[in-house]
Amino acid sequence: MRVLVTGAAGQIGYALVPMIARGVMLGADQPVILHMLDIPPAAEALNGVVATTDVVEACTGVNVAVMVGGFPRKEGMERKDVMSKNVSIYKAQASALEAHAAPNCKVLVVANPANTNALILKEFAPSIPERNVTCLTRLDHNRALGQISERLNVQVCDVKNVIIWGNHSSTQYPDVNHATVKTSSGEKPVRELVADDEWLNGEFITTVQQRGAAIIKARKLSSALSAASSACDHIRDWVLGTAEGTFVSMGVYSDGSYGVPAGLIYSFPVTCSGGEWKIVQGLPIDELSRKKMDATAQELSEEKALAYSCLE
Ligand SMILES: NC(=O)C1=CN([C@@H]2O[C@H](COP(=O)(O)OP(=O)(O)OC[C@H]3O[C@@H](n4cnc5c(N)ncnc54)[C@H](O)[C@@H]3O)[C@@H](O)[C@H]2O)C=CC1
Ligand SMILES: O=C([O-])CC(=O)C(=O)O
Repeated sequence: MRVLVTGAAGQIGYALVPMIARGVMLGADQPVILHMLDIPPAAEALNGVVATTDVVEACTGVNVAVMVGGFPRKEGMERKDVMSKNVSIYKAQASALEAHAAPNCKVLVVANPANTNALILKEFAPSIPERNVTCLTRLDHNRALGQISERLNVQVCDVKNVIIWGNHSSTQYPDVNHATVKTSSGEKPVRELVADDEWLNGEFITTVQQRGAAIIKARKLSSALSAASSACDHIRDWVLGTAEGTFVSMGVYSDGSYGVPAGLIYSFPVTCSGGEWKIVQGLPIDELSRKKMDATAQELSEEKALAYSCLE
């Protein structure tokens, strides 16, 4: 399989490329050909990892495109503050992917604002099926699993089915209402084991929402290794399938499920099989969740309008 990584000379790219090469993304038995794109000003770093600065060469024949290229936010910024720089890149690269990628190429947008960049890519590449354009919220999902595992002092692999709803931003809604933990006496609901709704409805949510900002504050750079690792998780589950009874969070094109306006790239709980994702249906939604799901949808509608105004 041919895998495109844009922004390959950057922080995330530097961590991501060797993970893909050693099979973390597509499995140990899957041969991969890496297409690594960056821009001419990254010339020095290019000597380290990057194969090309030609977008057409980079996109030609790729089966998987991991779009990391763009500008990261700095301390004190919201992710949408990098909007004007990044959406124009996604408009331009949409055309290159549409014209040159392999049919059925799977696209994962990582660069922020991730949902809105993905939406712009989708809208300017009309012949790429909408189900093939996704954005990364798996990092938030993994952060939520991590918070629960620390709180309960259990292994992170024993916690499952948290959900990130909505935008990869501080309005995202990390939801534990359907999450469980594997224990010696079977699977137990996270709410029952934590037994502290005040923490689950308060500090837990804000910690996950603000984790990206906390890392920037501490490191003066945004998360890179965890972002690369989550990008591998996202593509691996999409291509190779999710485990029975497990769902994961992916930013996908809304079909109106759960009352989320169609036409936004919104993070939903999904299962994957045969290379296709499917939104988990029928989960009961309580009043608090409804409000938080609507607030993050509202932000995405506003971002969409802002993105179009940046492209005028
Ligand atoms: N969705 C998520 O969970 C996360 C998203 N991010 C976002 O990922 C993006 C990349 O982050 P880092 O690797 O830390 O940034 P970075 O600045 O270290 O690397 C970005 C790379 O993209 C390159 N680039 C810029 N314009 C390009 C273009 N038109 N085509 C190809 N390459 C281009 C730059 O030269 C640079 O090498 C940022 O937007 C950041 O905010 C970061 C962490 C998590
Ligand atoms: O917060 C940022 O700007 C980088 C990012 O998306 C994350 O770490 O979740």
